[in-house]
Amino acid sequence: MAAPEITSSDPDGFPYGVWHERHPALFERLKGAFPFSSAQRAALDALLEETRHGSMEPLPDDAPGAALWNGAWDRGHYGKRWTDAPFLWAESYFYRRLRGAVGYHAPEGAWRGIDPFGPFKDAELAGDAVDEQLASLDELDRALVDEKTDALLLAALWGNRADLGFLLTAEEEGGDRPLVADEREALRALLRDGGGRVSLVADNAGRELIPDLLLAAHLLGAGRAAEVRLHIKPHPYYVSDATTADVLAALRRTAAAPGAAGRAGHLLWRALEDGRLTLDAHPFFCAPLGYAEMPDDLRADFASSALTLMKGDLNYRRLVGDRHWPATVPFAEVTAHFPGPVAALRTLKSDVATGLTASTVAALDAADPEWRTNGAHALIQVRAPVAGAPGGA
Ligand SMILES: O=P(O)(O)OC[C@H]1O[C@](O)(CO)[C@@H](O)[C@@H]1O
Repeated sequence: MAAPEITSSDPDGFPYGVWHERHPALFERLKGAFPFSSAQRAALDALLEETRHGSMEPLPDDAPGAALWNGAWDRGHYGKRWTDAPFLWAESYFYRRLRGAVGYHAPEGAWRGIDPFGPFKDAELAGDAVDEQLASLDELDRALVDEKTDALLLAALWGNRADLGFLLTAEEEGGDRPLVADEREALRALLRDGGGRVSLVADNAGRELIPDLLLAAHLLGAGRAAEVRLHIKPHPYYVSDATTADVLAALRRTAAAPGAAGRAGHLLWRALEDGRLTLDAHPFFCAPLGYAEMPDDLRADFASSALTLMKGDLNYRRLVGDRHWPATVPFAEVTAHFPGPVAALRTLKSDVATGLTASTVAALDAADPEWRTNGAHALIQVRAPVAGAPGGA
């Protein structure tokens, strides 16, 4: 039986802090980053006030996206207090409303399509940390393919710690710890089969996307994937989530780098031109729902991939269901709905945990009471359906 959905109503819980600490901090940063008009600032203030003291108001029926938000994605939460609705639904809707408040979705006007998180993403992409990431690829030039795969999987995994929304109120934890679940061997084995398409469901831009792109270049260059499909967000979302514009900016930055990173950037550039690398920004990537509820066209897309790599915390929550699972519930069980082999690469930044051993949970509880949410821990989990079994080929 499914565990209860996570809401934000517990004042001592992690999600409550997202509404009451992280979002106000975000709005302050937004107002510092843009010379917003009084109307834009008033719309932001009204949204913050609504999330803290009011109830969730629906989009007007003629607003962009209303057909989805008030139709296929509506789960009867309008009219509830924001913190009483499922955390996943409410926070996703919060980002739609935030974009609306600053004019991003206006049918016309000067602010239409301006990414409200652009200044933060630009600053990160321009930073020294990205130079270091790009330069470190030279160290792997002579590594064996499996060693390089391993190193790039870990770089892509720990890159997920660089999440600008999370870092608004949290310190970045230094040092890579042992993974709380490490199914890298199973993942490498799936990649060794090569030949097919790998779907990479990206998460954050900048310091997460750069290692994701280097991984994609390696998979293509080493024949571990015949094609890579990079799934990104159709709109700015959860502060630093990658959009097409972010992919292009990261690709330009990579291609302009010296050494191995520059070569990887050029490989990806050509791969985009000849179709071995494709971009997808399906509307469902900004939906407030789990992947169990994805529409048929996206399901068919994933079903035709040899492997899907799910990056980050939010994709994990959407993959396993944003619920109070016992942390030992099998990962294969909660991802049985997914139409093909799937691997999660995630640093832990929310209450959800699945697929851990009882001894791991006991050790984490004893050593680090905040282990679920502080971003210090990470996992790689894999589900490869057995041919002939439900969900298998
Ligand atoms: O960028 P990620 O790894 O998906 O993390 C998203 C973050 O936002 C949250 O949804 C809370 O806002 C957490 O799940 C997580 O800290």
